[in-house]
Amino acid sequence: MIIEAKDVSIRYILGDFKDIGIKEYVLRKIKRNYHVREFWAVDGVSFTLERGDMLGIIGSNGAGKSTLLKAVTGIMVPTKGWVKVNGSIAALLELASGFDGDLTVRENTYLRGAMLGYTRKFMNEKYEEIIDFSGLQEFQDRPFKQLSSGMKSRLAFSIACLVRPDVLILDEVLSVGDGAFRKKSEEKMMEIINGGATTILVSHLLEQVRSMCNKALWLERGKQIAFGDANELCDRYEEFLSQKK
Ligand SMILES: Nc1ncnc2c1ncn2[C@@H]1O[C@H](COP(=O)(O)OP(=O)(O)OP(=O)(O)O)[C@@H](O)[C@H]1O
Repeated sequence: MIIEAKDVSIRYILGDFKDIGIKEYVLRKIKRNYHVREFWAVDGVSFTLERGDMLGIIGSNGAGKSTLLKAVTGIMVPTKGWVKVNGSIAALLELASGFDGDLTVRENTYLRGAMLGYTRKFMNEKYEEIIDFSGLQEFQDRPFKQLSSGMKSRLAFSIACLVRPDVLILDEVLSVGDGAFRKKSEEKMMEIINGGATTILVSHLLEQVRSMCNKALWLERGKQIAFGDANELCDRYEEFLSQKK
């Protein structure tokens, strides 16, 4: 088993001093008017993935998809439950995060490589391939902040894919690039999956989930509606959407 998630629940605390600011917090404390509210963004989600599985996470806006991914990647510790990941993991969540706008594209590529745990020697071997795939050859020595947001995501995708992780996690990234890059990146992902990696993808494009994923996880308001065969769940989700209209 590559990934096992058991009863994962994640709670956000709303209205604490991080939300309202320290001044408002002190004022409300003095007036005895300070209350926090808890909100379960993910509530009791369980699934398992084997080598080579490709999971599509589907569900309405705010269902908890991105929050769940944060628990899988270890960015957040679940409030309840647990996630076990056996292998190296590369995540593309907030695409531009982890890059330094003032460093060049080349420097950022090495930086991201180091963050993923790869040596400089390994990155030297991979660098040309990464830049070629991203199509950013002309921008190599320009500051990262000069890239368009589509170009930034192309770079992030190229780095994550070409360093060959055991687990690849993608949050809506495939919908960011333009048509040509999307096709190329879908092909690259299929290659990675066929090479045995386990992939998780969050997508609002059901056709993408159908064509690429073998399994799906459907969430609504933090709760798990179902986990199972991708085609079957996409059918059910489509039916749900048509009834909602
Ligand atoms: N840092 C936070 N503090 C409080 N609430 C949050 C925080 N981040 C997300 N939420 C809430 O948690 C819920 C789940 O958010 P999440 O981003 O995981 O949903 P999603 O399924 O990825 O949505 P979308 O499809 O719109 O991207 C939402 O109601 C959101 O408002």
